[in-house]
Amino acid sequence: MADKAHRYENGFPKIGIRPIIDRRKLVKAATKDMTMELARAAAKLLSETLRYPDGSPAECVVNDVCISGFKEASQCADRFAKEGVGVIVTVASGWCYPLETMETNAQLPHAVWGFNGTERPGAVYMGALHAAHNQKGLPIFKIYGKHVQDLDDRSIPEDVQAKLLQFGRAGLAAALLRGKSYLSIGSVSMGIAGCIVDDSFYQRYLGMKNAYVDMTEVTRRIERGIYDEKEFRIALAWVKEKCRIGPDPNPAELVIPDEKKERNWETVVKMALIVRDLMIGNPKLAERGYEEEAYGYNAIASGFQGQREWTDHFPSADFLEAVLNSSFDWNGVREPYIVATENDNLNAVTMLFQHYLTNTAQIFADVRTYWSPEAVERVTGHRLEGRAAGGILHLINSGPAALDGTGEMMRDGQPAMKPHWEIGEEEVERCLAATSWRPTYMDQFAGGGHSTDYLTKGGMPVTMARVNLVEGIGPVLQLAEGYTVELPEDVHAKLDERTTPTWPTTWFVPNLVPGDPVFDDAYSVMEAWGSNHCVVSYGHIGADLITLASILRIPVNMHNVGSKRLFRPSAWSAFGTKDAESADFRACAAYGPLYG
Ligand SMILES: C[C@H](O)[C@@H](O)[C@@H](O)C(=O)CO
Ligand SMILES: [Mn+2]
Repeated sequence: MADKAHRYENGFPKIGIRPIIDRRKLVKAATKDMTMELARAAAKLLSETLRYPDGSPAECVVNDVCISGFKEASQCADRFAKEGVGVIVTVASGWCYPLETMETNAQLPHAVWGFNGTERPGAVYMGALHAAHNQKGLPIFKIYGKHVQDLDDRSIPEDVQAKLLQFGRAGLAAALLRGKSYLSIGSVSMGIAGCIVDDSFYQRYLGMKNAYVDMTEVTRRIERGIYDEKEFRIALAWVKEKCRIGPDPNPAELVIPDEKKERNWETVVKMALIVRDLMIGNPKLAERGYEEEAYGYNAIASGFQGQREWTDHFPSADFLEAVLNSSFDWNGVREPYIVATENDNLNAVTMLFQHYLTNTAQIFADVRTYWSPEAVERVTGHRLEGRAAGGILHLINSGPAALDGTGEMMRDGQPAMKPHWEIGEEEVERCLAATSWRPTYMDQFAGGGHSTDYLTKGGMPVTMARVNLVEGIGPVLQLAEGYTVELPEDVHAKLDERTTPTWPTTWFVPNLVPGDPVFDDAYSVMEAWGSNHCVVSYGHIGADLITLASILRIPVNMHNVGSKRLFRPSAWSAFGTKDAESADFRACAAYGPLYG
C-alpha cells in the first residue's frame, strides 16, 4: 500500500512570500516591480531547492500585490490561511511601514529579507521591522545580504540564499509537525522516563496531539486477521527472500525450534503491517468492513513499548521498527515511518526533527559505551587512530535500527543516508545484504523474534541528537556533529562481542572543539548525554536543528556548531550577544512555547 506521505493528503504546508513596499505614489511606482521580482526570485529558490517528505517540490505562494498597508496585509493573511501557508517570508527592497505591513500571527515561522541596496533605505526598514517584532513579542529571522547590490540586480546573493534555505528547511519542519499525532502503542518500557508521554509538551511546543493504543490492539488485529492479507503474503515472501538469517546466539536449551521461528516471522510481519495501519490507516481494511480500523491515528510518529510485557511473551518488535524506519520495504523505496523503540517518544520527536530537516531515515540507538583509547588498547591491543584516536562511542539499539544505517547507500562515492527518492534498488539490496537477522537473546526477549545485526560503514558525516525534558526548564535539545568510524575487523569483533552482538552497531566520534567544556573530548560528550538514547542522522545538520529549536522555543543546551552557522530569530541577540547559549535559554523562556 503506497502511502502518499504520512497524513498530508490535504497537501503540505506552503511557504507564503509577502512583498512589501512604501505606499507613497511615486515610491510605490518606482519599487513595486523590483520588489515583486525579488519576491518571485525567493519563491523560485525555495521551490527549486526544498522538498516535501514525498519528494515533491516545496510550494510557495507569492502574494498577488505588494503590501503597503493594513488592508493588503490583512488580505494577504486571509489568502495565506486559505492556501495552507505554514511558513512566511517577507521581502522588502526599501522603506515600508512596519506596524502597518507586518504579519502578527505568532505561530507562523517568519523571516524577512531586506534587499541590500543603498538607493533605498532597505536596512533602515529591516531595523524598524525587527524592532517592531521584538517590541511586540513576535520574533522573526532577519536576512540582509552582506554586500550592496545594484538597483537592477535581481539575483539572490549566496549568503542570503543560505539563510533563506536554512530558515525554509526549519520552518517547514515545524509546520509539518503541526496538527499531527504521536501514537503510543503501549506505555512506559522498563521504567524509561523518555517513554512518559508529556502531552502538554506536544501540544504547546510542537502543536501535536497524542494518541494512545494498548498493545493488545495489535494482538486483536493479528488474531482476527485485521490487516491486508494480500500485502501480508507479499511482505512475508519478501522477508524470506531478502532477510538473511544470522547465527542464533542462545545456548542450545534456549534455542527456539525452527517451526516456532517460522510462526514468529509471520507474527512480526503482521505486527509491521498493523503498526503502520494504526499510524496512517489503510483503506483496504474498510473494504472488509473494518471502517474504524481503516482510519488510523493521523500519526507521523509512533512508539511500540515492546519490553517487557510484549517481548516476554510475543516475538519482539525489532522487525517492525527496523523495516518501518527504513526507506524501503516489500513495496519498494518509500518515505520512512518514524517508530520509536521502547516507545521512547522523546527519541521519536528527535527522529521527527531530523527526518523533516533531511527527509532521510534515522538511526535510533542506545548510547551504550564510551571506549577510551587506553581501554581499547588494553582489551584488543589496538591503539585507536585517526578520527577515533580520542575515543569512540558505541551506539547500538536493543534490536533494530533503520537499514539505511548500514551506510551501504552512496553519494559521490561515499557512504550516505539519502532521501528515498535518491535511493536505487541496488542500494536497497546492499543494505539488506549487509544486515543479518539474528534470533534475539532469550534471556532478555523470551518471546523470540529477530534483531538487525549490522555495522555502520565509517566515514559518514552524521549528527547525533536528543530532545530531553528537564524539570524546571522544559524541553532542551542536545546535539553532536561528528563522523561514523570503522575499526579493524578484529577490534570491532572483540568490542562488539562484549555487548549484545546481535544488535546494530554504529561507532561514532564527535567533532571535537579544543577547550570546549564538553566537546574537548569524546568522553565528555558521553558524560553530558541526557538520556540512554540518541538519534543519528546523516549530515552535519546541527545548524538546522538549532534554527528549528529556536522556532519551537526549545533551548539548545549542548552543541558543537560554529557560531557563524547559527541562525536564530534576531531577538535572540537582545538577550545577550557575548554568550549565545545563555541568550538562547533566556529567549526561549521569555517567549515560551510556540503554541502557548
Ligand atoms: C537490556 C534491555 O533489554 C535493553 O532494552 C536496554 O539495553 C535498552 O535498550 C534500554 O534503552
Ligand atoms: Mn534502548
